[in-house]
Amino acid sequence: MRDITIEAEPAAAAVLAGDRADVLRRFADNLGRFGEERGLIGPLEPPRLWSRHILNSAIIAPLLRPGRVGDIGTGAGLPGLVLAIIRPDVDFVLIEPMERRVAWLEEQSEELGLENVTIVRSRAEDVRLDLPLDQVTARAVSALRTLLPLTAPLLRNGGELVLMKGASVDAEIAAAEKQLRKFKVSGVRVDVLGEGLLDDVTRVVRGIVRATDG
Ligand SMILES: C[S@@+](CC[C@H](N)C(=O)[O-])C[C@H]1O[C@@H](n2cnc3c(N)ncnc32)[C@H](O)[C@@H]1O
Repeated sequence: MRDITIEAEPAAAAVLAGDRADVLRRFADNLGRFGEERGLIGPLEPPRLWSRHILNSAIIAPLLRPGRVGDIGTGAGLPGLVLAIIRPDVDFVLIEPMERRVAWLEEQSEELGLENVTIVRSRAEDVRLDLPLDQVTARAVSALRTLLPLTAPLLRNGGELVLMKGASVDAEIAAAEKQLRKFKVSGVRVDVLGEGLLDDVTRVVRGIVRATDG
């Protein structure tokens, strides 16, 4: 078996994960060791696993409130499993269509003893949830204008979008003007998180979704 070099844990991990740092470390180690052979991450990712993926996901944890949070297209567990580890006070619904990714999420959730995670194998546009969500997260799933139809309908009236985006976030918002109106997203803003703590900041589009008659 080829040697895999996993990035050393940055000091910010303990700051962001607090008393859940041990569990987060176990997840990072599992993803670094098995992620490539399981087809979850590329070969370039283990040496930048913490800074580019784990902490980039963990930094949004303070934006979540106790309640039901859905993560769309969780893939290897980003950000959904990372957030579920750090925020045991929040219930997470991870929605992911690919069988092998779902198998990974189920295994990890079991191995790490997470009791606040439900995994649903589905595309977001086909999913039927018992209850609407209070907040929805997504990372690297699609451009905002195509992501809104996958995320906004899953929220309760007054629920919040918390969508992780790259440096082109302003252009994505401009291109999504029609969809933002259609799905009644108000108070759209971009939070830039991690300055002074992480090597790379994380940008998050936030907005509240109001039903027509709400
Ligand atoms: C590029 S990966 C990103 C995975 C993870 N969020 C991350 O940041 O590493 C995109 C993920 O979205 C999932 N996906 C694609 N279309 C989807 C849809 N319509 N509904 C839910 N998930 C979807 C894919 O199966 C894949 O796991």
